[in-house]
Parts: sequence; C-alpha cells; structure tokens
Amino acid sequence: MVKAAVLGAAGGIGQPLSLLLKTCSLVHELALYDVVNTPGVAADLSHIATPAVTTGYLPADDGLQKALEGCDIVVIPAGLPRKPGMTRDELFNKNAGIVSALITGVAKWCPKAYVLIISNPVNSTVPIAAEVLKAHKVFDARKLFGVTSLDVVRASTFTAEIVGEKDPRKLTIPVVGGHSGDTIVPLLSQTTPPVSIPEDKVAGLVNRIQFGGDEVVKAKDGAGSATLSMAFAGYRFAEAVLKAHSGETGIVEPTFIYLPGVPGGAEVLKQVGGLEYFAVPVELGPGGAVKATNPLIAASEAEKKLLEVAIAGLKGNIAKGVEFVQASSAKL
Ligand SMILES: NC(=O)C1=CN([C@@H]2O[C@H](COP(=O)(O)OP(=O)(O)OC[C@H]3O[C@@H](n4cnc5c(N)ncnc54)[C@H](O)[C@@H]3O)[C@@H](O)[C@H]2O)C=CC1
Ligand SMILES: O=C([O-])CC(=O)C(=O)O
Repeated sequence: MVKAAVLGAAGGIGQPLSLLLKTCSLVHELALYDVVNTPGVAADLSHIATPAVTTGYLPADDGLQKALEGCDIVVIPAGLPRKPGMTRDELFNKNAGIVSALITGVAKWCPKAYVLIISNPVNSTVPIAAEVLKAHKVFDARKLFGVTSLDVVRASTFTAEIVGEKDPRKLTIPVVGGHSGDTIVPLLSQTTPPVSIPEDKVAGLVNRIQFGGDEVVKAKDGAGSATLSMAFAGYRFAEAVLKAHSGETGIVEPTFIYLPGVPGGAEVLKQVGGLEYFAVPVELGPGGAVKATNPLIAASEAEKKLLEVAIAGLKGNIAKGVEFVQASSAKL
C-alpha cells in the first residue's frame, strides 16, 4: 500500500499533478495539503473512479501531520512561481522558508518517505531540504530528489522538433547540472538513439532548453510559470520512483541529488569540482537512488564548456541553501 502526499496541492502545478497521481494504480492513498482550497480539490478528485482514497488538509487541526503520517512519497510544489523579469533565485526569500517548514514536517512524521522537491529555486531548495533532514538526523540521500524532469522533457520535445522526430518520447537525452538557466546542461551528444542536429542549430537548441522556463513565464504574462508541463514532468518522475519502489528494474531518470550519499555519486563529485549536489541520470530501486551514473566523462568539448559555467553557478546556489538552514537551525 502506497500513501502519497502533495504539498502545495491547490496550486497551478499541485492540482494537475494530484489529478495524475489520482489516476496512478501504484497509489492507494492520496493526501493533499495546502494553505488554501484542498478540501475542494480533494472532494473533486475523490469522485474519479480509481482506487486512491483522496483527502484534503489545511494547516488547521494538525493538517500537515495528518497529510504526512504514513506517507511513502511526498511531492512538493508549494511556493511562489516567477513573474516576467524575475530569476528563480529571486523566489528564494519566500520559498526557502516554505520548503524548510514543510520538510520539518516530513522529518517528524514520515522520515522514510521519498521526497521530491519541485519548489524553486531547486538548486537551493534541495540543499535546504537535506540540511533540515540532517538536523533531524533522518537524512537519506537516496530518497531526496530535486525534480529536473521538465528540463529532460523539454530537451526531448525541442530536439525532436529540430530533427523531425514525430514522437519526442523516443529520444532520451541526459540533462545534467541544476535547474535554472545556464546551470542546465543538456548532453545532446549522448542522445539515444543518436540524432544529427545541424551545426548551426545546436547553440539555439541548448539555449532554448536552458531558458524554456522563461518562454512560458513570458507567454503567461504575469499569470505564473509552467504548470501543466511541470505536472506531466513531475508525475513522470514520481511514477518512476513508485515503479522502482514496486520492484521494477532498469529505471533511470535524471534528478538533482546529494552526491556523497548516493552510490556512484563520488565519481561525479570529483568531476564537478567537489560540488555536493548535481543532477545526473540516476538508477532507481526499491530504496530510492541505487546508482548515480556519470555521463560527464563522455561530454563533448562544447559540453565541457557548458559544464564549467553550470558548476560556477551552482556553487553559490547550493551554498545559499545550506547557509539558510545552518543560520536558522536553532529554530528547527
Ligand atoms: N522544478 C521545476 O521544474 C519547476 C518548479 N516550479 C516551481 O513550483 C512552485 C509552484 O509553482 P505553481 O504551482 O505554478 O505556483 P502556484 O502559486 O500556482 O501554487 C503554489 C501553491 O503553494 C501553496 N503554498 C504556499 N505556501 C504554502 C505552504 N507553506 N504550505 C503548503 N502550500 C503552500 C499555495 O497556496 C499555492 O496553492 C514554484 O516555486 C515554481 O517556481 C515551477 C515549474 C517547474
Ligand atoms: O521557469 C520557472 O520559473 C518555472 C520552472 O522552473 C520551469 O518552467 O522550468
């Protein structure tokens, strides 16, 4: 029996993501938590004829505790989205506190759950989550994931457009690094099956993958950022974790992880100048991350340059998250 919780479930991502989880046959209980509107969202979803029993919780009456108790997987899209002209880092001041409070709940009430962080800036919110879990002595790096699947989804979609592949799902592209602008590095040279991208299109394609989020923020014109594509991507990653949990083998998905705590992570760590967090394709198993793969060694010369830029940017983002918790750890 699997209990899943969505924290931030009434939001732009939270609602469609909860809908997808409600349709998932691997989920038996679905708890929706938000500071607003979850009773309504849960009532609505509960009419769908699938087995997952769906309930909604608000902060009153120990709602977070009730949502989290007994949870096997917690997906977190709680927090503010960007408006045009903002960077993801500018969400830090609001979202750092939201994520650390929610993870404190995870540490208390479902410390063994898989935790999937969607809230931005992912490059900092994942280190925040890890530090909070460490402070509560319940950190298991194999179960904490920064969700970078939207970058992976965009890489397939945009590359398929250029090479004339009608079904983007057929293209697997390792996207590594972090989740913002030039910290996102698609390793197009390792696309499987191999594709031939015209030389003059590569830089534009890389840029579109790196800044795909801005494309949506601009198009939504003040009404938020990617929600539906993110729900798709977030569900894809959650489903991969649940399939691996149920014993399915051979599942590999890129995700932003704490390298020192995951088998294979030390190899990657050496290659990224000692950064402790980095997204790489990770093999998943019943306990979470089983092995971090290392596609960096086979990167092309041009990709190595992109990696240098990503590493420099990530350093500050990660330190900011770690310092936020260390400065406030007395309050946890
Ligand atoms: N990792 C990724 O690839 C992506 C991440 N995002 C990020 O996901 C987050 C959510 O985006 P949207 O759903 O579009 O925003 P939204 O504003 O539509 O929804 C956020 C929800 O979080 C709730 N919330 C706020 N504080 C909370 C708390 N303390 N506890 C529980 N819930 C709380 C709000 O009430 C709201 O319902 C943003 O930070 C956004 O930047 C968005 C797209 C892609
Ligand atoms: O761009 C944003 O702020 C939301 C996001 O992370 C994405 O769409 O990749």
